[in-house]
Amino acid sequence: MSEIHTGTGFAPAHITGFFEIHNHKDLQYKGSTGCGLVLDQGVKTEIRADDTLKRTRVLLNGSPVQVDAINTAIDMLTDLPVAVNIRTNIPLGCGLGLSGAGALSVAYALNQALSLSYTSKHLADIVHLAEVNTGSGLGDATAQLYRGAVIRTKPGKPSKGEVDFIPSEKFTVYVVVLGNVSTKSVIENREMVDRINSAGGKAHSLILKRPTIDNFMEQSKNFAMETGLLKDRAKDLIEAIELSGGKASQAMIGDTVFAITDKKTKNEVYDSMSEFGEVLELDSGTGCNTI
Ligand SMILES: Nc1ncnc2c1ncn2[C@@H]1O[C@H](COP(=O)(O)OP(=O)(O)O)[C@@H](O)[C@H]1O
Ligand SMILES: CC(C)(COP(=O)(O)O)[C@@H](O)C(=O)O
Repeated sequence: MSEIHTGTGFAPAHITGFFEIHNHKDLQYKGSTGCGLVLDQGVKTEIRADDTLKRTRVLLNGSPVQVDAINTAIDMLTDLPVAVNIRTNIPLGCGLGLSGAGALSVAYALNQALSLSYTSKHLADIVHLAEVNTGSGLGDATAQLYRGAVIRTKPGKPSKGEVDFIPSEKFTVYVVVLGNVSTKSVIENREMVDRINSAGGKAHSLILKRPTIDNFMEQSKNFAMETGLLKDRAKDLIEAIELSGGKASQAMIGDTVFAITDKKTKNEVYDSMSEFGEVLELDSGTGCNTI
């Protein structure tokens, strides 16, 4: 008789502000260094592993999707076909780390469903390998083990890499999505990799000299401009936010703008953003040293 295994998992969204690519022929050492914001919001996932299913299928908010990192992570964890049901209000393919969050939430759910007895870091190691292998991410799974402003100081899968944090209180992150960008198409483009690494290396050393959220926003914006990843409409939106008193940059790698603001200019920043699209109000996540 077949046995049905069910489980649930959650993983947070992650907005990379800037990063540097570290290639390595051994994929466990391949990855990125850089800095990003891990949010309170993310994806909630239910899974059913069941050998009566014909094949693994993944639904995102009720619609079928093909996310290679998710299927690869499943194959690394089980031979059983899996029915995956992901719910989120955060879009896929827009620089908010959804492929990593999707795969990580599935890994947590499978760990529960099949009593695999793995730690979170081990599951994130598997997701990192799946992401690096499929080209949809280089560092999201590492960051997504934590909350708040995470600096990835050493590349590689989570158990090989190292992280540090920008000390900060929890704050609101405003996001407008303008369009999709395929991460794979950018990180497999040689010319882009050179520009990313030159701008990313500079931003990384500057954030370690002054690890503040304001400096993170400044270094992220410099990175977006220097790499040439910033499109015209995103640039216009960032300018509009700055004119309203906020700070903004581009979520990597997506055609998406994220912003922070203080209480005084909140309404003006929100209004200027809503002229460009729906504004998502998200939370920076409580880091290890926040209240
Ligand atoms: N509708 C869709 N929009 C964007 N990506 C999609 C979609 N359906 C499937 N995918 C897959 O999801 C993955 C998205 O990865 P990526 O571009 O890194 O996005 P994110 O920034 O959300 O992590 C890719 O493997 C892509 O092929
Ligand atoms: C920036 C990126 C390489 C991709 O991020 P996303 O487009 O959100 O999948 C990320 O994985 C990182 O290493 O920081």
